[in-house]
Amino acid sequence: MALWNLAPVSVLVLSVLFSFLGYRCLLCMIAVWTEVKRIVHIRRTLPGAPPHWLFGNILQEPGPVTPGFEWHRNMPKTYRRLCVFWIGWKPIVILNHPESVRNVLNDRVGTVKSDVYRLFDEWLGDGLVTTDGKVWKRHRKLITNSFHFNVLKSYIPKMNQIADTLISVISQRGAAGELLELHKTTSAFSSDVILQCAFSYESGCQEGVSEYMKSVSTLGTIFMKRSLSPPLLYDFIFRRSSLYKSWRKEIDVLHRLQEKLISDRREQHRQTGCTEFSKGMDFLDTLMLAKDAEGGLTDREMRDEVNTFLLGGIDTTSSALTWLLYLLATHPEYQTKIQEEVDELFQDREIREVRREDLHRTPFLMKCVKESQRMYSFVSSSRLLTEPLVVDGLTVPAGTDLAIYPYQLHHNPDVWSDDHMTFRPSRFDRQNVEGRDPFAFIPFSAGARNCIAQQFALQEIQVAAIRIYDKFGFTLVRDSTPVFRIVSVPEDEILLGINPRRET
Ligand code: HEM
Repeated sequence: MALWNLAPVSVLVLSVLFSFLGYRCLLCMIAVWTEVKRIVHIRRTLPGAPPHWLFGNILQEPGPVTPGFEWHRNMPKTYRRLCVFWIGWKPIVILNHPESVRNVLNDRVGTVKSDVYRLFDEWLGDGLVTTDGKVWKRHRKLITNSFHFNVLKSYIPKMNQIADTLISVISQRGAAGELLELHKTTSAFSSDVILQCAFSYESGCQEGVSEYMKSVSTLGTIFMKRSLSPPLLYDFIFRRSSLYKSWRKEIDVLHRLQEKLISDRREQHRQTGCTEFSKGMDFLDTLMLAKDAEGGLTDREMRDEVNTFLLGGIDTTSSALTWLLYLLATHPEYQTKIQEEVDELFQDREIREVRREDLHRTPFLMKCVKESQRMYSFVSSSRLLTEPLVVDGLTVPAGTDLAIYPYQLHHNPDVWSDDHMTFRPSRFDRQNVEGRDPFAFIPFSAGARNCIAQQFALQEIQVAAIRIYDKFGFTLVRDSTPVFRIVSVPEDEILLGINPRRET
């Protein structure tokens, strides 16, 4: 039928439809043009290894294995400030220098969290690590109190109690003439600490297998497999894969358990009329007590934060402890120095437990903790630029993904000199720290989105190390090299010989 034979209403509807489609089409063309311009600009102006036309640089990166560490370490040598890594046609700009990361972490340039964090959506929901904008700001404000000095102090008895079990596990192995499976031991310790401090859950991870931790560990493994397989990054493919069934099952197990814990605790607070913080409370209590003008966190929001706490708090601290103990076993002179520091701390004490004030009295241990974090910490940060970033005269356009690897910054020879692979705690002597760029050492990231639990983690590491070196020394029997699983872990188990120092 000819157009002029249509009723005027139909003509009107059709012309609105066509102008709408035309408008959408125009928007689409503008978006494509802007994207092409951005990609061409990056390809032409920013440094990086020449990419394959289809795969980009993916095939050049050795992956989450030991040579991958060398690849990351070498990057700042070739590209001093930044470089582009192409995943297919998608550019990721990696920032290699403290001066390059400063404006990003200080929020002087607009960023949001990049799409990578979306992979955690089903598990962590609106937890701190994954959210942005107003929701993040509100949650961060509400949760900050959970890491207040007084709250952290109240975790020390729990940490000492869990360290008692750690000491007895090591002692039993030593007495039986067995070697210490280093990473397995630190992982079980960190899991017990988090589950106790998060919601007073008696997990008994150090004494056997915990169902709870099995779920967290399965989810971690699936996450790694997914992040290393580009097709699985697409939800519609992942949801049809065999991995998805276990992913969903384990998430449901965790969520059900936590929902029950949260509703029981709400009931307990209601019955006891609990309205303020008191000694012995855990993370869940502090979340429930946190209030603002909108009330407080809902049960769902609390569940998301508890999950974030579990994900963020286990592998990170166990990795830090593992590499600390490993480096000290391979540097006996520093191990002895720490033992002397601990002996002095505990002299005249009948109960050899760590008190809050002790944490400031082991300065050499703290230097070793920092130096081991410098050498091995791997938790990276990813951001999406919402405005252009200028680094050393080079412009990274808005809409580009950025990656910040502390591991690269911590091995940048411009800052740490050519002996950056040497474990040298004196790098953290006062005179060496003064004048060093504050963004040169960022195991916990920096700025507004730094690790909210930094002091909690350091306290946990210190309590464990002080208690351990009071009773034991170690020697390396079987070595291993690092691989990355979100954090850096030994590829094969590191085995240590146990040398008891006094009765346990
Ligand atoms: C040695 C141990 C730890 C290291 C090296 C570490 C490192 C980091 C890093 C680098 C970030 C920033 C991530 C990003 O930009 O995406 C971060 C954020 C975070 N970490 Fe940790 N972390 C440690 C321990 C912990 C622990 C024990 C917890 C919980 C108990 C925790 C909870 C969090 C949370 C909730 C965030 C998100 C903060 C926000 O965005 O506001 N971390 N951590």
